[in-house]
Amino acid sequence: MSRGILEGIVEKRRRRILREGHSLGVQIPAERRVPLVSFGREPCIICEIKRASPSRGGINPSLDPVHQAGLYSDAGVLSVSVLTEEDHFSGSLLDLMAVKETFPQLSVLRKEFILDEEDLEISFRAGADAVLLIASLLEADTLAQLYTKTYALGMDALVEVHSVEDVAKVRRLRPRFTGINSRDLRSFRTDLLLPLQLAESIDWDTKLIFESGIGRGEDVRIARNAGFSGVLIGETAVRHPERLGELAAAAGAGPENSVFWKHLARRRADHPQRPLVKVCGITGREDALLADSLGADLLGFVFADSPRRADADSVRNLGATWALKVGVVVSESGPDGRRRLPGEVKELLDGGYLDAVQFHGDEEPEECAGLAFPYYKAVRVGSQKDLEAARNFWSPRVLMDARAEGIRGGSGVRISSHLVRRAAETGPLWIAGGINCENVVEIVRDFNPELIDLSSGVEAEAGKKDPEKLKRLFELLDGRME
Ligand SMILES: O=C(O)c1ccccc1NCC(=O)[C@H](O)[C@H](O)COP(=O)(O)O
Repeated sequence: MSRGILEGIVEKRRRRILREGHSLGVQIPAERRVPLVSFGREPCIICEIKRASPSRGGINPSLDPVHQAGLYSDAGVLSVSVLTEEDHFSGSLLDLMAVKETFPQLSVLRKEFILDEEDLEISFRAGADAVLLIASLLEADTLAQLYTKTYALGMDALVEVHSVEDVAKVRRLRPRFTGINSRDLRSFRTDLLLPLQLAESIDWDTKLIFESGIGRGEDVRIARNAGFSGVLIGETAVRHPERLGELAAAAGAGPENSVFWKHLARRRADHPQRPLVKVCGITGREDALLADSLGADLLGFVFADSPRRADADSVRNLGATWALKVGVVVSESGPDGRRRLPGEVKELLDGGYLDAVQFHGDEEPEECAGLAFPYYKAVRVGSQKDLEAARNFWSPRVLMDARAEGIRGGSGVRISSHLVRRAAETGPLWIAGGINCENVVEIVRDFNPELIDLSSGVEAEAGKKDPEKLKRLFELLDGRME
């Protein structure tokens, strides 16, 4: 791509501004109505919202910016970049406003070919918390003037460089945030090593942001190990939301305990008329996707001795689901007395393919306390003593499963009603054990559980769900069937 193309983008933008004004035909509030949130909080992963780009053409022409920002927010992302250029990126200031108004707690970067102070005023009033200033597009004095104005308005500036000439131009500003773009804006070629190399010539105290070309967790780790405080992820974030967990984990952004619990709390508020549903013992993709599409809130994958044992690859290849994914483990004690997660479960958790762990073995409260990943304990209940033991766990919820001799879980056995009633007295009830389409309505009516967990009760055979039973279950719960 020749030098003329970048200038062409800018030229088109200037003409649009002449025609439509700096607001680009969008109704911008006279006063900013959303809070200013500081940009680039660490660990910093900035995910982008863009429908198209000159180098890639259409990426996702029908992308809904608010839905996309919701996916980012759920993955623990704190900063979002919104493309507002229309002619080449199919963006709009409306996208930025919708995202910031729906998620005021996010820090929103306006990604645009900013040219003058009016652009900054509009960005601020529309709700941007930060703007991109591209060094190669601006004369040194203009860049300095815009940098000062950005901070005078209260926003942050991400000053982008791509060459040693750009670095020389911005050095006197000593920007707080310096973005090094691995993509050459004139040829649109990316070179992942260029930011690492250029970072060596940056001799002021700044937060370095690695921009463009990030595809997988490995790339994020390379950038972090090379001293970058953050990464800006564009096309990959839009095309592969299923990788967000992996990318965020590599940036050190997740999975945070609170993300799992926050998500569950949101699901509970989404359908207050029925309990949360965990469909457990899933071994195949078809069963997972059906349960997800029917409205399951949690999908359970058993990584323990069981006829329903899951395999790590199928969990890894499952892709994005609305339901959260839980690895069910019977953990073992290591030589230091600490509990060990099975290696494959640890990897799935670190990669963002699992959202939480269900401890289903003989774990003690002290062994689980303070773990760096989201978990809850399942307690096998056969007596009042078991109920008392359950109270000692610190996880926000404890799952009550039936105690069946010689079987860890998936027994099809129910907890006696008097114990369930006792358990329900002490707080929100998570209940498992022998729940099926024949008894679910009565269980929900009698005990008002917050979560029900089913495995063998919706199976055709051990490890294979029965689609009809699954469908019937959700019809019963939604009150569409007697
Ligand atoms: O389901 C299993 O085979 C299993 C094996 C080892 C540890 C835990 C297991 N399942 C845990 C669950 O969360 C089940 O959903 C729960 O025990 C209820 O099962 P079911 O009585 O079949 O509904």
